Amino acid sequence: MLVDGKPYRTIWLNEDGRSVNIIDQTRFPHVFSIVTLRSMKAAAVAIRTMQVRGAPLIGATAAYGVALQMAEDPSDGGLDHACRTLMATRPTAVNLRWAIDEMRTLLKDLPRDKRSARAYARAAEICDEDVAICAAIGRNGLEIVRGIAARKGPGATVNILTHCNAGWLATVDWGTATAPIYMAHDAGIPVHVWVDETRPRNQGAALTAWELGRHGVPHTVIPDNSGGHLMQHGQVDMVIVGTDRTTASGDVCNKIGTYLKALAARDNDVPFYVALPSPTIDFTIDDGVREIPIEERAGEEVSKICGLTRDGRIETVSIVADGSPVANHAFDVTPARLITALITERGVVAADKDALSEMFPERAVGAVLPSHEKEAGAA
Ligand SMILES: CSC[C@@H](O)[C@@H](O)C(=O)COP(=O)(O)O
Repeated sequence: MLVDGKPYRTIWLNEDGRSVNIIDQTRFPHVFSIVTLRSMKAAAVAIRTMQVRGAPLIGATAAYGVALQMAEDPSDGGLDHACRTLMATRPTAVNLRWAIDEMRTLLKDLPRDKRSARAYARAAEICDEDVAICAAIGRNGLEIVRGIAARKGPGATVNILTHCNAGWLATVDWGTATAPIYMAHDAGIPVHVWVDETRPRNQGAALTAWELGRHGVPHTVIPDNSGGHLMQHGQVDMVIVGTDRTTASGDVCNKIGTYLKALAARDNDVPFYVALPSPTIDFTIDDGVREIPIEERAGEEVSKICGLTRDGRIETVSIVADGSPVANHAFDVTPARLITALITERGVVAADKDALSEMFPERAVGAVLPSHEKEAGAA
C-alpha cells in the first residue's frame, strides 16, 4: 500500500538478490524505518521481537529465513537448523508452520547446489500468493460492505469495528480484515473504522490507525473496552477481525480481546466477520479453546508503555505498581458459534467444519464429502 505516495510491501528482496528488507514495526507509529535481514538468525529475531508480526507476514518472513540459511549453508543440517530455529520463534500463528513445512518439503530432496535459488524463488512466490489471496479476500468482503451500505441508504457511512492489526502491515500487502475496507473506500463507499487500541502492544493504535490514515480511510481509535457501548448505541454496522489460526470447525484464534468483541456483537445483533487466508486454517485441529497453544508474552508488555515524549523522544514508562504480578496472554479463541461468517480468498463461508472442508477439500483432513455427494450417498 502507499506510504507518502510510494507503494510498499512489508517484505522484499534486495537488489543483491540475497538480503531481505522489512519495515520495522516496533518503531511505529512514530518512526518509519526499514531493516535489512542478512541471515536466518536475523529473520528469527525479527519474528520473535515483533519487528514483523501478523500471521501471514510471519509466514513470509520465515520462508525468507529458510532462504537466507540456504544461501549460507544449504546442507541437510543447515535446513534442519533453520526450520527448528524459525519454528521456535512464536507459537500461535499457524502460517509459520505452514511456510516452514512448505520450504522443508520443497528443499529436502533437492541437490544442495539447487537449494538456495529454489528457496528464494518459493519465498517470493509465497509473498505474491499472499498478496493475491488478500486481494481476493478484499473483493469478497467488499460485497458484504456494499450490502450493508445499500441497506443503510445513499450517502450513509458504514461503521466497521476492528481489533488488533490485520492490515497490510500484518500481511505482505492489502491486509486481511482491512482489504474489504480499503476496497470499499476506493470504490467510493463511505466507511469509518473504529480501531481498538489493542492493549498491551497497541497494534490498533500504532499500526492499524497509521496505515488507515496513510490511505485516507476515516477512522477513530478507541480504548479496547468501548466496543460494547458503541454497539449498544447502533454505532457499529459490522465487525471484521483477522486471525492467527482457525480450526477445521471454524473456531478463531486472534489477538486477546477478540472473544469479548464477538460476545458483545452477538448480544447486539452486529454481524461478526473474520477475514482469513486459507493457510491460516489448521485442519489438524477442531477445538480451538483446548488445542491452540496461546502465546504468553513478557509481563513488561503490560506493566510498561512506550510512547513519544513532547520533545520527540521515544520512551518507555511503568504503569503498574512495583511488585504487582501481571499476566499477558497474547491471544484468545472465539468459538465458531459467535462468528457470522469467514471471509476467505475463495468466498464467504460459514464457520463450520463441513462448509470449510467443502471450500478447501484439498486441505481438509479426512475430508467430508461435498454436500451434494453426501445427499446422493444418503438417498
Ligand atoms: C492478520 S494476523 C491477525 C491479527 O488480527 C492479529 O492477531 C495479529 O496481527 C497478530 O498478532 P501479533 O501478536 O501482533 O503478531
